[in-house]
Amino acid sequence: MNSDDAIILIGMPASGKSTLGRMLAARLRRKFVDTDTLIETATGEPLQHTLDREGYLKLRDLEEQAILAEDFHSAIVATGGSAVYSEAAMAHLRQFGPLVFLDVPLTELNIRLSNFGSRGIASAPGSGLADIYADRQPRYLRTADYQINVTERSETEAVNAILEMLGLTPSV
Ligand SMILES: Nc1ncnc2c1ncn2[C@@H]1O[C@H](COP(=O)(O)OP(=O)(O)O)[C@@H](O)[C@H]1O
Ligand SMILES: O=C(O)C1=C[C@@H](OP(=O)(O)O)[C@@H](O)[C@H](O)C1
Ligand SMILES: [Mg+2]
Repeated sequence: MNSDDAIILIGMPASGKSTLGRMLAARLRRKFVDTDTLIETATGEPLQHTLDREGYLKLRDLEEQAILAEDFHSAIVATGGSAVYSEAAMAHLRQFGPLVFLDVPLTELNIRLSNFGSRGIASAPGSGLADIYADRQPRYLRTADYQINVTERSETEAVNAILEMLGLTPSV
């Protein structure tokens, strides 16, 4: 990858896209963009409100529109977990840099998402975390340019591992 390429994180909710994305941006002294924030700026309300009132398909539409409208040049980007449902959004993001899939096993996601029932996830009502994981895992895998499992590591070690995988020096 080129030195000013964007880095785009994709993966399940609670896989660490926002946490590690923010840390990566600080380490690389790059702009950090969370596409969830882009949606909230566009709608003027928390994602959860939009989800409750308009439903998960509307949220996915808004997510696609927010991503397509943005220039991600040289940014570190945390996407929302459902962004992978838009091929157009994924193609748009890829113009700016590689898509990196944070691959976290379902057992760990179950622990991190202990608030799963009350947390807004853009999926059909009634679907459980295992259903969502089964539907999305193949999508993340076929969409990603890079895939990494950093579950066993601390957040700092995870950032180092991502930088190393991308050929960027961890000591930056
Ligand atoms: N190795 C790790 N990498 C990333 N996040 C981790 C790790 N271990 C624990 N966590 C925790 O998991 C959560 C990930 O949440 P978040 O960054 O919001 O994920 P996402 O944006 O993918 O939904 C955070 O609370 C973070 O502190
Ligand atoms: O996976 C999902 O369906 C969603 C994940 C959330 O973002 P994170 O992946 O950052 O948690 C947010 O976009 C929205 O609540 C829907
Ligand atoms: Mg996030």
